[in-house]
Amino acid sequence: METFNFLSIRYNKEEKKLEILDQRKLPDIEEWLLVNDPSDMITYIKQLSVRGAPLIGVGASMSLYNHVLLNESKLTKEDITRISMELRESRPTAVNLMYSIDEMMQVKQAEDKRDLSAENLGRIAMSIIKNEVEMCRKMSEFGASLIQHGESILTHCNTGSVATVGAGTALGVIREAHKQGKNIHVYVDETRPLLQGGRLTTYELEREGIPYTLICDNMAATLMRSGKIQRVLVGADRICRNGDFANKIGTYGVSVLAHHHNVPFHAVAPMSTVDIKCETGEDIPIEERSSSEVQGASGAFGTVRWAPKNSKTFNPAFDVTPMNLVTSLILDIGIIDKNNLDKLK
Ligand SMILES: CSC[C@H]1O[C@H](OP(=O)(O)O)[C@H](O)[C@@H]1O
Repeated sequence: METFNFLSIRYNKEEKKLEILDQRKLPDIEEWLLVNDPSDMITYIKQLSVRGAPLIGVGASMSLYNHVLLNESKLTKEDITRISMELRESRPTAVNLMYSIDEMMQVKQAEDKRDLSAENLGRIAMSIIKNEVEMCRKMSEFGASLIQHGESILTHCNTGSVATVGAGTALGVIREAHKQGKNIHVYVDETRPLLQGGRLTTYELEREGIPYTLICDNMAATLMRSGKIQRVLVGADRICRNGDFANKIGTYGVSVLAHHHNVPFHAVAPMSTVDIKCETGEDIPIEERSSSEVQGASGAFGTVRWAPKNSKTFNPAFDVTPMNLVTSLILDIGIIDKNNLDKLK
């Protein structure tokens, strides 16, 4: 295990201290929360203090490792297995969580071959982190190679360093294109109901001076109709064998708009987001969240409600985009389109 300081998660090896940046409070308040044990991490994941498919996997893995490190003499294999399952079930859609916990628990090994010592769990957690950093770098480079000079790019939700332990997925591509001097402009969907775009993507772009315009989600259509958007880059939480994928609610609508206006539409994700057990998007479990998120809004300002307290709401956290509306998937293994989907297997 090593000490590390990423944008929204940090670990002090000497102090054995794991902390996360409370993403609910960004952009105005940068508040670090201590992860005392896996139950803290489960709370942080459920309330989206920790969010973003890759980061959820890393956070869960690190909380499992640090808990075993601090309590090794008191924990049985059954205890560790139970805790790992509680972490694995903390959110249902982003498959990076299940992938990371399965890696930590060495589920591909025979039961008696699994080494659940703190030393081995730390080694696995660090390899997950280093792999995620490297996958972000590769995705960013593959994606930036598609970006033409002067493009305006629409993003949805947040897919940057706040949501990963690297440059990000879709926002990593944008970072790399900006670094290469491609003079891009970003249109940022605020992304109701939790405003990951309006709060977090703007936070990241501001910090790096990447030009952007913040829009409400209902403004993307008219921008596309007027030819103001040349490309759409989104993230993914689970990609199926046939290329269908789940991402933040609203992504499917953006893909329909892009298809209608002949705008290239890409999902950017690491291979840890691919779930070959899912044949099509119909197989992806979609998380339903609370009414309060739709009845108003929350942030560093607290919580405000504008709808009647008893309003009936519909609040799926994700929707599914079919591969026939996708120009290509930008992965760390390369650009995947309808002609080479077999690479996902
Ligand atoms: C690189 S993050 C991928 C993905 O995760 C986000 O969901 P949430 O904010 O609920 O964790 C969003 O769907 C991003 O596109």
